[in-house]
Amino acid sequence: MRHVELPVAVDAAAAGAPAIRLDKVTLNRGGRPVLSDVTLALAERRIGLIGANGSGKSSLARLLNGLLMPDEGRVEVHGLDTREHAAELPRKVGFIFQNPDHQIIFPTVAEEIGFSLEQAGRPRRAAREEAKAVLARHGRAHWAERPVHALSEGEKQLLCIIAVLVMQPAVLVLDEPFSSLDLTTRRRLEAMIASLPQQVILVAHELDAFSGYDRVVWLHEGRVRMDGAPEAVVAAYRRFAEAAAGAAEGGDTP
Ligand SMILES: Nc1ncnc2c1ncn2[C@@H]1O[C@H](COP(=O)(O)OP(=O)(O)OP(=O)(O)O)[C@@H](O)[C@H]1O
Repeated sequence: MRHVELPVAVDAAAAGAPAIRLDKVTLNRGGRPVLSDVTLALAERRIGLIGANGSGKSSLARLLNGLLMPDEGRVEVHGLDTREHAAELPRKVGFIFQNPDHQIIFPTVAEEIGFSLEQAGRPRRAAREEAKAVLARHGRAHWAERPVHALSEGEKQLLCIIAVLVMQPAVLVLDEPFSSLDLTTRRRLEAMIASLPQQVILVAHELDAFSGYDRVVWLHEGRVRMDGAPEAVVAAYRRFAEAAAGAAEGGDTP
C-alpha cells in the first residue's frame, strides 16, 4: 500500500485561533532530517499524534516546549516564537515524559510539587504548605511525605501531571504517558486528562486513547501523512500498519 492519504480539512475557525503553529518545520537529529517541511496549526482542545516508531512524534512534541528547536521554519506557541522565548515556554507548555523517572527530581512527593510551585513563583515555605493543599485537591493528601520511589508507575505519572499542572500551563503535551501502565490505571489517567481545561496534545501508540478527541495527526517518516477526525485517521493508520506487518512477513515493506 503506497497511496498517500489526503488530509481531512479541520475547521480551524470553529476551533478558535491556533494556539500552536508549525510553519515549514524541518528538524535534523543525528545528522539527518527527522521532521521535514511540517506545517500545522494546532487549535483544537484535544489532539492526538500517532505514527510508527521513529516517525518523529517525540521530536515534534519536544519542539512545542522548546526542548528542541527547528533547523528550518518556525514554531509559535500563543504567538511566541520558540527560538526567541525559550525561557517562557515551560510555563506555557507542560510536558509529560514517557518515563516519570526522567521528570521527577526530588525524593518525596511534597518536595516535587513544592519545587514546581517555587518555579511558579511561590516562596519556598509557602510552596511546601501549598503542595499539601494541591495533593488534597487531587485526593492524594496521604502522598505528601511518601518517597517517590515507593509510588507505582501510574502513581508516578499522576504525580508528574499534578506537578506540571501547578504551573498552570495553557497546553499539556504528553509523550507516550501510558506505555508502562495497566489498562485500569490508563483509563483512570485518561479520565483525569479528559477533565482538564488545558489544550492537550497526546502522543500514544494506544489507538483507543483518542476517543473523544477532536483531531488526530498521523506522522510518517517525518511528514504529516494524514490529519483530521480521529476515527478516519486511526482507521487509515491501522490499515497501513497491518498491511506493513503483512508485507514484512512476506519479505516486502509497503
Ligand atoms: N537524541 C537523538 N539523537 C539522534 N537521533 C535521534 C535522537 N532521538 C531521536 N532520534 C531519531 O529521530 C527519529 C525520530 O525519533 P522520535 O523519537 O521523534 O520518533 P517517535 O515517532 O517518537 O518514535 P517512538 O514511537 O519509537 O517513540 C528516529 O529516527 C530517531 O532515531
